[in-house]
This record gives sequence, structure tokens and C-alpha cells, in this order.
Amino acid sequence: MNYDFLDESGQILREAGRLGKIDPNVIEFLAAPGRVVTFRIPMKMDDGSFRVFDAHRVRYNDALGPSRDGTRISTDLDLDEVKSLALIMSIKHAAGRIPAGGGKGGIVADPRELSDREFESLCRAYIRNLRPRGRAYDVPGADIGTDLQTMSWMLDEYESVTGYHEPAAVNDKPPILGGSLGGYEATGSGVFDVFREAAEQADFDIENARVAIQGFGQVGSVAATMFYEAGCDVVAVCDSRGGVYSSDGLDIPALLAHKKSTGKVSDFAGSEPIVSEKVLECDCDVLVPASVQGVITADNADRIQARMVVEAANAPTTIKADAMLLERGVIIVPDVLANAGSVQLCQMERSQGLSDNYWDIDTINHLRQKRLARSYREAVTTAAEHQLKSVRLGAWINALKRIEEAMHLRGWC
Ligand SMILES: NC(=O)C1=CN([C@@H]2O[C@H](COP(=O)(O)OP(=O)(O)OC[C@H]3O[C@@H](n4cnc5c(N)ncnc54)[C@H](OP(=O)(O)O)[C@@H]3O)[C@@H](O)[C@H]2O)C=CC1
Ligand SMILES: O=C(O)CCC(=O)C(=O)O
Repeated sequence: MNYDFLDESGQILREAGRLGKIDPNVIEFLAAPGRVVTFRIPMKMDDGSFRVFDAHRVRYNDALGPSRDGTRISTDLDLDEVKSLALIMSIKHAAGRIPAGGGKGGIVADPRELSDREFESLCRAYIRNLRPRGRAYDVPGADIGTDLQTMSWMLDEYESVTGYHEPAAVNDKPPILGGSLGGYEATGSGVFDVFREAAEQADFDIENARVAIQGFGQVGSVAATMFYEAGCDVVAVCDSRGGVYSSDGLDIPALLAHKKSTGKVSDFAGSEPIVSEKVLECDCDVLVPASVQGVITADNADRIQARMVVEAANAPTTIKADAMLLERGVIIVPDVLANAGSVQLCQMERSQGLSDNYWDIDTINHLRQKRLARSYREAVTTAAEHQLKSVRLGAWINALKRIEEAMHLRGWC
């Protein structure tokens, strides 16, 4: 990681607290996570060797409800990253009026280096070693490196250990195991929902927008499809192995099929190669960072040509870069709003799991769109009230006010 992720989110916390006149005791409490669990997972590998995997779970703040959220499996993962992501999750829930605290977890591992058996054992061991206490305490979900299958293993392991079915104890599971329809698409579709709301407010022409997307995994590929189907030209896309560019717009369904069959977007017929960093800087109207954090920095912010940055990834823009872009009039749709489709979906998944009453996809899509648009509008209003260009600070102020109210009512400070 090339910057201090934890310090960056701490700075946003303090700035939003100052501007929103939040009780300093609340900010002091939120300056560090409420609970951190770090543990080591021993494993016998298929070749007979032995390995140990480091793992973490951070439950940041549960004033609004039980901790919830994603599990990241990546070789780059460190505890500060998990802490920072967990703070962002607390803010994301509160900004979206979701009654949940923020959590994040992860395992330091590369799923691609593991056999299917090793990967399944690792996911199961993660949940066992975490000793989860269920739906009213901490609910893990998916993030980078985890998906419907990993969450199915985690749910099964949880239920094997406890001895009873409890679908609401794990999020992002498939519908057949008590998950929600629309789960896989929720974040990427939500990115487009919030973009559309931001575009309408800014009088931005959606249909002819030229879009560049960094990251073509679960979030980036679904977002690319949504932009494509809305008539935008998706001119550049990349994954960790390289990128592709076409000034006429890429055929996204064909690119998806190419990625599925080859494992990469590069060498796609009819496209030119482009390196990942240049995707950020290419000639486009909308830039969607959908890979990892800290990719838009003070070093490249001046070269970004997009008029709107829609943060599908968590924390893709450093504070300095954020200020540089806002100064140039670039609209930044912040992560806590832009990628909140997943937390809205997880809230619906939880409601369905708790009630055993499962909803149709139209209801789910309608609620997701409505709730995401509301959070964006509320953040824009708060930013305007404080004479801020930053919608991010508007969202954080709204979130902190709700956490503050909950902490005061609980008598915590
Ligand atoms: N999944 C979810 O529901 C949510 C995810 N997010 C955030 O969205 C982001 C993406 O998550 P998700 O799509 O689930 O993750 P995935 O692992 O499915 O996809 C990540 C994508 O980013 C690519 N990538 C990784 N590193 C780089 C790099 N240096 N340059 C270019 N591309 C790179 C990967 O390449 P390759 O395909 O080659 O591996 C992959 O295409 C993360 O920041 C995550 O925290 C936020 C909210 C919810
Ligand atoms: O899918 C989830 O469990 C929550 C989403 C999440 O972790 C995130 O928004 O980063």
C-alpha cells in the first residue's frame, strides 16, 4: 500500500466531525475500532507442507446495530486496511439509514494459489476460528476474494458449529441458502443507480457519456454492463493483468465472455491495449475506479480527464487527490454512497432471512434504487448547507450525526 489508509479515513472522520459539530467524545470513540480480533489459521496443504494464514475481524462501532460486512481475502491485506475499511462500513451504513454497525474481516492469502480443497478449508477455518456469535452480533459478508460460494461455505460452517439453521448470520449467500435475489449485481447496479442520480442533479448527459472502468470483477463488470445497457460508451476497462481501450466503446457482453473464457480482459478482439494506470487518465467523462484503494493520488489527479468520478471501490481516492479534483470542478460520488448497493441489499437479505419471507427482484431493485438515491440527495443537501463541494463530507456528516444520536441515547457519552 502506498499511503496510510487508516490515517486517511481518520482525517476524514475528524474533518467531518469538526464541520458537522459532532460531539468530540463521539469522534474520540470512533478514532479507533471498538473490537479487533486477530488470529492465525494453521493448514496442512495438499502437497503435505504446512502453512499459517493470518486473519482479522474488526467490529468498528455497533451503536446503530450489529456489526456487518465484507471479508477480504488478499495477499496485500493488513490490519490497518481492515480497520479503515471497517470505519468506512460504519459510515456507509449510517449514511444509508441502515441499522447496523460496521465491520470488516479478512485473510492474508491468494485464493488463486490454493487448490479448491485448501480454499474451502481456509474459509471454513476462518469462520470457526472467528467464533461468530450470530445475526445479533456480527454478520460477515463478501468483499474482494470472496463470493457466493465462499459465503455458502462460511454459512454451512457456522451452522455446523452451532447446530441450527440461521441464514441471517452470514450475508451475500445464494438465494437457495436463504440469500436474496439480486445479491451478485447489487453493488455494480447500485453504482449505476447513484451515478444516474448524480448525473440528473448535475444535468449530465448519461446517454452519450464515455466511461472508463478500472477493475472488472464482481463490481466493475456489473457496473460496466449497466453503463453499456444505458447507452454509454464504455471506452476503457482493465483488470489486474492489463486493459483494453476502444474510442467507439467496447462491446461489454462480448468482453464479459472473453474474460470468462481467458481469465483476462486483454487481447480482446477489436480493442487496443492500455495499461491500468492509463485507464484512470484516458479521455472519458466518467471514471469508475472498481479495484482497490488509493489508486487516484496527488501524482495522477491532475491527469484525470473525467468530469465525474464514481467510486465503486472503497477509498480509491486519497485526500489530496480528492481536494485537487474538487478544485477543478470534478464531481466525486464517494464510495460510501456509490458502492452502497451491497449494504442496502444486505439489509434486505437480513430482513428476508429473519422473516423467512422472500421478495421478488422488482421489489428489491426498486428499494435499492430508492434508498441509494435518497442517501445521495441527503448528502448533497448537507454538503450545500455547509457550503462544501465535497459530497463525501456531506455523507460522513449525516452518518456521524446518526451515530452520535445513537451513542447519546445509549448513554455512551
Ligand atoms: N463485492 C462487493 O459487493 C463490494 C465491493 N466493494 C469494493 O469494490 C472493489 C472491487 O470489489 P469486487 O469487484 O468485489 O472485487 P473482485 O475481486 O471481484 O474484483 C476486483 C477487480 O479489480 C481488479 N484489480 C485488482 N487489482 C488491480 C489493479 N492494480 N489494477 C487494475 N485492476 C485491478 C481485479 O483483476 P482480476 O480480475 O485480474 O483479478 C478484478 O477485476 C473493492 O474495493 C471492494 O471493496 C464495495 C462494496 C461492495
Ligand atoms: O456485502 C457486504 O457484506 C457488505 C459490503 C461491503 O463489505 C462493502 O461495502 O465494502
